Amino acid sequence: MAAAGAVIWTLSRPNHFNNRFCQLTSGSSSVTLRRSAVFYPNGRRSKFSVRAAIILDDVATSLPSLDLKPLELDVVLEAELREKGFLGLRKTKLVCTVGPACSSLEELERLARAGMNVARLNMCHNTREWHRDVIRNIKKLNDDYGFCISLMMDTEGSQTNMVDIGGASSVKAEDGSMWLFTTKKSDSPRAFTVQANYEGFAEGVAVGDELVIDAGMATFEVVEKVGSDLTCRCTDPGLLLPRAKLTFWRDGKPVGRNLTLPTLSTKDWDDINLGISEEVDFIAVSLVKDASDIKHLKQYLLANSLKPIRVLAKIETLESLHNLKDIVDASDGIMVARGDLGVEVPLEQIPTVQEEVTRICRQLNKPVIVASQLLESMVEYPTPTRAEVADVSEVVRQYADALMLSGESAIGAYGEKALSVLRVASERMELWSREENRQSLLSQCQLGVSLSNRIREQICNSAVDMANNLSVDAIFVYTRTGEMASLLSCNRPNPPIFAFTDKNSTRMGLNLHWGVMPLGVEELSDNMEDNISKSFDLVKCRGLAKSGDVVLVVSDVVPTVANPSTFQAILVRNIG
Ligand SMILES: Nc1ncnc2c1ncn2[C@@H]1O[C@H](COP(=O)(O)OP(=O)(O)OP(=O)(O)O)[C@@H](O)[C@H]1O
Ligand SMILES: CC(=O)C(=O)O
Ligand SMILES: [K+]
Ligand SMILES: [Mg+2]
Repeated sequence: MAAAGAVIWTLSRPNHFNNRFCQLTSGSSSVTLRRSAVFYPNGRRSKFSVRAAIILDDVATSLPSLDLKPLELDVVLEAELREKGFLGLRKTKLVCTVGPACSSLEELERLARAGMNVARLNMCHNTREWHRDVIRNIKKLNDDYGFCISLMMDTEGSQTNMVDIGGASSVKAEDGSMWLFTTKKSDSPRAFTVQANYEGFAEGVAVGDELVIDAGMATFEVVEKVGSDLTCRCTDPGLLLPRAKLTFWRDGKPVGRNLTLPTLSTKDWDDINLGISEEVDFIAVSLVKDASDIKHLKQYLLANSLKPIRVLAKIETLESLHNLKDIVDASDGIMVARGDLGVEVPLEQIPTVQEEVTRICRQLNKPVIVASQLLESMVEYPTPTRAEVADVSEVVRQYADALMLSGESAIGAYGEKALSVLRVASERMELWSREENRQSLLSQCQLGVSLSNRIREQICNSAVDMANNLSVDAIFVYTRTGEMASLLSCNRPNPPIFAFTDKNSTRMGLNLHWGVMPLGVEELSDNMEDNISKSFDLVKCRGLAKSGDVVLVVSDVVPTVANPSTFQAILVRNIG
């Protein structure tokens, strides 16, 4: 029993409900609450935490309508909102690679609380069962605690790398030393021998070519070729690490190879089937060459997955740079995978490629993740270098949608700390950008071709101008596909975008978009006023808005004969 104000509400869980539901009753009134989606005071939801929340938040007296359906809002976001207010919310999204250092339920929970928005599974490592367990752990955390962590599967792809260096974890290659690179397996460790993963790794390679390990960790010259065995002399000493990448160069250019390898291997398709059955939210395709790679997978998913899964293209090959616009156009988002990119293009070109890809993605309204070595030193050390913080801040200044941790979270000892560095650095740079009014320099989206698409785009462009000029506290948008929310995000507005949706796949997909705070509601109405009053009631009764907060509301609900009261519009309302 919980008392709040003059009204007494009784909490119960009727027998005919499963344990995800409970009921509040007062006299003849009753309201049903879905436990996984409703109130929490401090972490884990339970019958008792629901009761505590009712007392603490004085929710019962303010429950405005008894048919109110629950609101699914990330608990971490909710806590941040209470602490910092609408304008204090971080806009740049954070992706963490899950590896042995963070795969347990407890470790994943710590990352969730530290602000992880998306968990990445790199299928280059571990077994399918291992990945399946991680996926289920994350879904369990979402269910039990109310986090909103999306899942991204990252394919292995076909690439030439080392699989064995005589059983060691790393080996030093000395200047002038002679090494054998072979595909032949050996049962016993062999000195000065490196096993490559791919039968055709030496195809097209000639004596005199340069063999570069991991973008310059060490360099060799090919001195003899017998079948697919290469004898090489070390010309630039360095470290050989497990799974290091092998590339061959001639006259300062990469030797045209790998072309016979499919972007998605048989193993990748098996992994993708796991992603479908375990219902991941994104599949990131490694080593994409052209748009057909993406179109093929999208068709496959359309035919084989009940749930919409978004496809991201990883930009990390030379060829993908030649087909950049088509690839961005075909995909649902992009990752600038600077690790492999640095193997294929000279390192000094990476900053301009990153800037260009980020710009094109915003122009074409696709979310973009900047990945790899953002805080590399934190794999080993508890603080980042100044240069790393400057790099992270530059990505945020470029208005990328998301930042990604790789080894820092997967194998590092300071994953949670690294995540907090990303968080703090993002917030700082976002604040500076707002104060400098930098978003006014961005060009607006002009993608629409049909009249209805152009109208939606114009509504979003104008809405963001208005929201910034009027200094509203938040933008509310009601969206089934997420399209309107992404069009708003594309303009990088000052206030956060609260995207109310009744589609879970839309909610999880919007998680990657800059400044979008996705909220799940039971059902969106075709009637705009209904959506407005319900969403205002929901945020008020959760204590998330204070009176005087001003919200700009955007709708793309098109009026129909059946529903003449619906409209396309921008409204500004006082929430209190
Ligand atoms: N699931 C995992 N199990 C073991 N190690 C992992 C796992 N995920 C990542 N790692 C380790 O983290 C480090 C960096 O992460 P990752 O493998 O994702 O590199 P990457 O270059 O970003 O990925 P990609 O292979 O897609 O180019 C690697 O050294 C790898 O050993
Ligand atoms: C992330 C990734 O695949 C890379 O940087 O190569
Ligand atoms: K990968
Ligand atoms: Mg890569």
